Amino acid sequence: MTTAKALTIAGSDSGGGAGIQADLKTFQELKVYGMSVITAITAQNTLGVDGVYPMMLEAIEKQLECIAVDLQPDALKTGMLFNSEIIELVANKMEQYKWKNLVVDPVMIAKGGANLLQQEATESMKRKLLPLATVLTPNIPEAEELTGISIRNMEERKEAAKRLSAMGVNYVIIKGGHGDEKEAVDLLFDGSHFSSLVAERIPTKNTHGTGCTFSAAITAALANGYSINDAFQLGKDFIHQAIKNDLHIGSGHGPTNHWAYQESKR
Ligand SMILES: Nc1ncnc2c1ncn2[C@@H]1O[C@H](COP(=O)(O)OP(=O)(O)O)[C@@H](O)[C@H]1O
Ligand SMILES: Cc1ncc(COP(=O)(O)O)c(N)n1
Repeated sequence: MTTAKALTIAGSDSGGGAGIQADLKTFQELKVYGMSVITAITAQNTLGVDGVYPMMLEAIEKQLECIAVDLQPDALKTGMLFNSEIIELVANKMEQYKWKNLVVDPVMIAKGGANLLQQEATESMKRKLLPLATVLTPNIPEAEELTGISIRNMEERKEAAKRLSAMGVNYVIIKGGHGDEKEAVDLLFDGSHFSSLVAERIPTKNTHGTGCTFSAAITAALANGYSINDAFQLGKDFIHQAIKNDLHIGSGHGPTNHWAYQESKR
């Protein structure tokens, strides 16, 4: 039996709901061996981010090298990359190691408002990382920032997806958590066709780490050899169960429930 391996390159969330912690929990639930390269340590909980400590470039490079010489990932994702130096290092290493199946979650601002990507790093993300991405999973504000379009309706969401696709991404998924529709609608663009997945919008404030968890489930699915459509469906089902069965942990924006998807199958 071969075991699929997935890598997350992201920031640590001391509160356990987002970042590296959400990614590894998701990989584990989906029976994928999880590995991590930590780009930054954040001191945060459900109330917000209290400190951001980027790692030295050398430490990030060493983590990547250790994985490359011994543990070839079947798929990988990026989350919080924080600055343009880290983005460029990760992109250069991706090219050097010829890693396939890259999911880029362009994490910019935490739900509580803290900056997880420096403003001037958006250009490096567009220029260096997006051309390497198999899947890009922006939320609506991130899609606006990357394209410069303001997104008020589905037509503008489609236009943003086309522009992101033109930056070299194979599949763009614009997530609808921040949309104003009654349902949570996620839009997939494959370079020529649009499709969407729609789920009931759950009334909850416990959505800390939803984007991380969704993109990690897609990464795990790609590591297991799923098609993009099946990976999209799994990501949507996984996050839906995780939000619906939230754990009521902490007094702010609580985390999702990473074991709910597997429990729903029993
Ligand atoms: N209240 C909700 N009910 C159901 N699904 C949601 C809800 N909020 C977010 N989602 C889903 O969670 C995933 C992450 O969405 P989003 O909140 O847009 O991303 P981010 O966490 O990056 O801001 C998407 O699949 C989205 O549709
Ligand atoms: C280390 C880290 N990475 C990412 C997020 C984004 O979280 P969300 O998915 O709630 O926007 C976060 N709050 N912290």
